[in-house]
Amino acid sequence: MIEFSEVHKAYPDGTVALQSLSLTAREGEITVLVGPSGCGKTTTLRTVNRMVDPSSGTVRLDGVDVSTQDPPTLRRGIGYVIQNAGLFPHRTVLDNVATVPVLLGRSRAQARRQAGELLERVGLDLRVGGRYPAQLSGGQQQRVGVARALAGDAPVLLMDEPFSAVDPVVRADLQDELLRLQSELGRTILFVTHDIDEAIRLGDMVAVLRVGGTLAQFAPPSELLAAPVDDFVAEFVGRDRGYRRLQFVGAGSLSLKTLPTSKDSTPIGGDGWLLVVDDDGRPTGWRQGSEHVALGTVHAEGGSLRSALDAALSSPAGRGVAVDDDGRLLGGIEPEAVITLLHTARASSPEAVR
Ligand SMILES: Nc1ncnc2c1ncn2[C@@H]1O[C@H](COP(=O)(O)OP(=O)(O)OP(=O)(O)O)[C@@H](O)[C@H]1O
Repeated sequence: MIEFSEVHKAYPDGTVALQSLSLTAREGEITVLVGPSGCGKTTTLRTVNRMVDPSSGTVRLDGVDVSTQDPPTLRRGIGYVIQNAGLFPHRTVLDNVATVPVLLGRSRAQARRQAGELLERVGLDLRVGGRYPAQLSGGQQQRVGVARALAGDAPVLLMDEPFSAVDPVVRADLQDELLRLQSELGRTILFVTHDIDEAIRLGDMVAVLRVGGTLAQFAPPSELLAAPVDDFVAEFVGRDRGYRRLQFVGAGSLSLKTLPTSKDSTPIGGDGWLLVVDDDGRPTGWRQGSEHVALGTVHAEGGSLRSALDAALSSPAGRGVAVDDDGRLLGGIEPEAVITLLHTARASSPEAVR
């Protein structure tokens, strides 16, 4: 757990980066700091590993005031990932990842073995271990950065815009990977980004800061979308928040319709659409007369209402396809059913679908 209590930071030139920040990043959760450029996100992060010391106020790590700790020792217990990965250019990938275990006293052989396991864990082929950072793509370098931060077995990870320098597709992969790793490892992560979508995707809790270093709102992503406290947060959270909010509403009780499939051979309804399914009952596409159309987005069981609505709206047949964990057809989703479920959910729990 990381607790910031009335943390104030004025740099020597008089710039006030943080006013009086108080918030707690809970253990085992991802807490995201987000806000416009210059609002003090990096400063906040760096007060944890004492790269910056507050002018006043306290930062506690698991109850211990970090100002009482020797910075090198403190930093060995904290993983740190920055934009462009910050890898040592003249060390191989494997040695980059093995750096902290060696500092912690492990033998070189043990450290390299652990580094190899971590490379696999972050989705990298072991063959990249012998290369130098410059011989990797941006996305691969970021993965190495994450592996290196995990290598110290540190319970706390500080991540400062770790995925900002890569293209959106790679970035989405890295975000997925981080969420997967976190579900296995349960570290306490403080994550800085200027991208609200990234904050909403990754954060268990999101702190929105405004320039001048004050906390505008500290809330779970769904609450941020549903109830921004003021115009600044509403604007920062951005457009389509009603629709984006649907990603936090479960689609469990959505009523599904029977879809005409290629097994029935007769389309039900007047538009002639048939869902083509294989012998195992997995949808593979749509057919209308002799025309074949790609399946498009499907809604997987357990997904959100946003995924259900997206499946319904993007289907060429006007009805979405819901599948189970094995990709087998469960039924069809009509857009109206999504709206009906939203009405029902709002009536029974207005807070949940505000
Ligand atoms: N060493 C320093 N000396 C003086 N001012 C500084 C120093 N480091 C940061 N600042 C200032 O403190 C404020 C907060 O900076 P910080 O880097 O924490 O913001 P940020 O939210 O991380 O910004 P960005 O999103 O642009 O990285 C800014 O006005 C910045 O110019």
